[in-house]
Amino acid sequence: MATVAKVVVDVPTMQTNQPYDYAIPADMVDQAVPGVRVVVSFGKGTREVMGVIVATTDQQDFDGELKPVLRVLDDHPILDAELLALSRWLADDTFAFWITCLQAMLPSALHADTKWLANGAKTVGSRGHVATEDFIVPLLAPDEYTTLAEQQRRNATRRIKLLTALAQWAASHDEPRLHAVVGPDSFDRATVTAGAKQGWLRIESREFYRRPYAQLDAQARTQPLTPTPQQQRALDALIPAITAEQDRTFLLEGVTGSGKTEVYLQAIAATLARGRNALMLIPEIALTPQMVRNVKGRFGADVAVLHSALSDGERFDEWRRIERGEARVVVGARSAAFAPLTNIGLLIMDEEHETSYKQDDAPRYHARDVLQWRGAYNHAPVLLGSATPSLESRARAAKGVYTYLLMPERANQRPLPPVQVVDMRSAQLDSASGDFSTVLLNALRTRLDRHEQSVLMLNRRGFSSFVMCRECGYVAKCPNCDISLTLHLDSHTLRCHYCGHEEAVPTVCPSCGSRRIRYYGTGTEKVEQTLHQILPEARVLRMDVDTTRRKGGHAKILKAFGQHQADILLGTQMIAKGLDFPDVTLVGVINADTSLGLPDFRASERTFQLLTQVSGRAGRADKAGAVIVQTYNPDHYAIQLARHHDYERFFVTEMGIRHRSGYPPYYFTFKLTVSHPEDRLAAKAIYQLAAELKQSLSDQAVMLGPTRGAIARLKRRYYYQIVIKYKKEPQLHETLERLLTTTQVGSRNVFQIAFDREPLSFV
Ligand SMILES: Nc1ncnc2c1ncn2[C@@H]1O[C@H](COP(=O)(O)OP(=O)(O)OP(=O)(O)O)[C@@H](O)[C@H]1O
Ligand SMILES: [Zn+2]
Ligand SMILES: [Zn+2]
Repeated sequence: MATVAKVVVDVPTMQTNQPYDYAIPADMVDQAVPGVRVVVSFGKGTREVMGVIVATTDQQDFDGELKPVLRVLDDHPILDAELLALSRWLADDTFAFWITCLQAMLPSALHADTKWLANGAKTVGSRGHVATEDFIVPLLAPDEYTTLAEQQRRNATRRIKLLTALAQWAASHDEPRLHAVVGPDSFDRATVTAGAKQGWLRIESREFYRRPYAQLDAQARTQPLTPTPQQQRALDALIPAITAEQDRTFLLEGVTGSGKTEVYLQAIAATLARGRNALMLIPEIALTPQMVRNVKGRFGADVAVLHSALSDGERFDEWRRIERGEARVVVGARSAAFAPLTNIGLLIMDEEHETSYKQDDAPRYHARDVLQWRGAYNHAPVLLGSATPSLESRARAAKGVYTYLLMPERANQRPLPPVQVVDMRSAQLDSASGDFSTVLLNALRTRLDRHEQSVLMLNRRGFSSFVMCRECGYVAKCPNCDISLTLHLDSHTLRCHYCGHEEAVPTVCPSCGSRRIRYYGTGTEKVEQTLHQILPEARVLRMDVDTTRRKGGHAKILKAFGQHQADILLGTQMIAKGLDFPDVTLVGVINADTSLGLPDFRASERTFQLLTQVSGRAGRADKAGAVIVQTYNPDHYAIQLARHHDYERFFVTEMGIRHRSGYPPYYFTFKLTVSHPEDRLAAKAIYQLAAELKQSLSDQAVMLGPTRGAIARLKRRYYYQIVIKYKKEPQLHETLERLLTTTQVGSRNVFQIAFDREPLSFV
């Protein structure tokens, strides 16, 4: 019998990052099992903390008397064996605290609430967050109610009315919601309470789920489409792997509009038919409305949805539906990778190149890695889909590590829309603001005349943080790193975030001598105003962080656009992906360049992806589409190849550049960040780390920095970073782990140290 619980406590420090032994009191043996949350006292004194039991044993590691588990918070494990094992792996892989990983897997409703710990409340548990509702349960037979009604005094009209209703409910086995029947023109609460006292009925409180997509579940199911030949080929490769329960990874590269969604849906159907469940990740909430409708449309209430736009209560309820085995398909954003789904037979990641799959805070995981871990655990294939795969994934497919599936044509057999590149250096501009070329404006006018819709994208990636020459398109780059320099307005300098190189902001273009050098950028709001001036008859919907902050904001805007309540959808890159509106015949990109200026070796990749994705929104149905891209860098290969929808050539070109400059996927990267409220101490710490690292790294590894963080001072802390590029460093993991525990930096709490394996952001 298990007498000892190994508990990971909610005290996220390096010293406490291991399970502690606690005695299981005899009356708790049934509840104190792996995967439940408990309250234990920790350290000196009577401090109570939450913890998670990760294992139980009948032998204790610690000799001496163990403190007991004080309370068990869950009546059954909320993390099963798979998720407990995953948390252990995740902590190791990302260098995060184990408790942080466990927390990341649970909906916030189940996180430790410091308030109840402080107030010393007796119990807390999942029940506290469950929504309940009162129901009326008739307790007698229909004719008994009729008799009772006849026995009432004539003027007891309310009682007679209630008894008559009870007779009906009892006859039809109805147990109505109290809320639905109590009201000004039916019963008052007092009468119902009196009826309960008389033994006529019982008021029963029952759990119910807050269902964010209940109305979608009620809709008629869609039928599978007859696959196109290229979809059939993809399915012919996938379905045998699903059936044979192989943990392989597939890369589905399908041009925009090729019908990847239908492949996902039919692969999910095959998984369900095998009696297994499916997990599907989609990027951020911007995409969810259409994709959720698609998946719900096919599988109805079997689908649970998890993403950050749900309220805590809704997310918790969807999570419980999954945990109880009531949902067989999970669709969600990044953190849904940890959904408590069991018996997984297929894992899908749509738009696999998206950076939002990587978490910026601890645990700094990439959801792709989590899916692959779970695929191996469950013996299930992983399907990565994109029109513009990440270079890492495409390179793995080229090597045969992933199985490569290609869908080069649109499902409707139509060509991809022609892309016209407008050179803004010489273009005729239509308005004083300089945002619109005549070409783009005329195209918008034509669509208005024809009552067709347009999508306008304002690229805000890297917004106004770099310097560009308006005459020749020159962007200031670091002489050492070939990375765009970032503008720091506070110091009026340009800085390289990789190596620390710093120079003054030029007043004259070093390339052409022009004085028209400035930081480039316009906000969506300003463009909207310009549009109102130059196209007053156009109805414009704006979609950006401001207009979508409120819950359901995305869905509302997209719905309105889908119903033709607007002619132009103007937005940031959140409109670039996934939207499928048949009447959009024009896509305009106001400024293609801002993302080229990102201080990141992936700037070209990001620009290519963005332009290809947004171009893909045009001409998806019967009407032919067109794309107009305004740029100051018309000859840049990312823009030229996006213009030709040529992902494959982009891949080869970009791989050549990465090879020459020693970046992923040829090299691995690792970022270390140190921060401290005192600049001097943060700097000292990073140099100390750098020195220790240098000793244990091989000659092949390259260390960039130490350098100041992009935001050198954030929340009163100073940041410094090191980036390591390496091919093979078998000792690295161990070295880093040692650094975490032994260096002064690791042992002092005022220092914060963050490790990021394969960072997607270098700033
Ligand atoms: N087999 C099919 N028969 C008829 N129409 C199809 C078929 N497959 C897909 N379609 C239609 O083609 C259009 C594009 O499909 P879908 O949105 O899945 O493309 P996608 O590959 O996800 O593109 P994107 O990368 O742009 O999101 C949709 O309107 C879809 O209904
Ligand atoms: Zn210039
Ligand atoms: Zn540099």
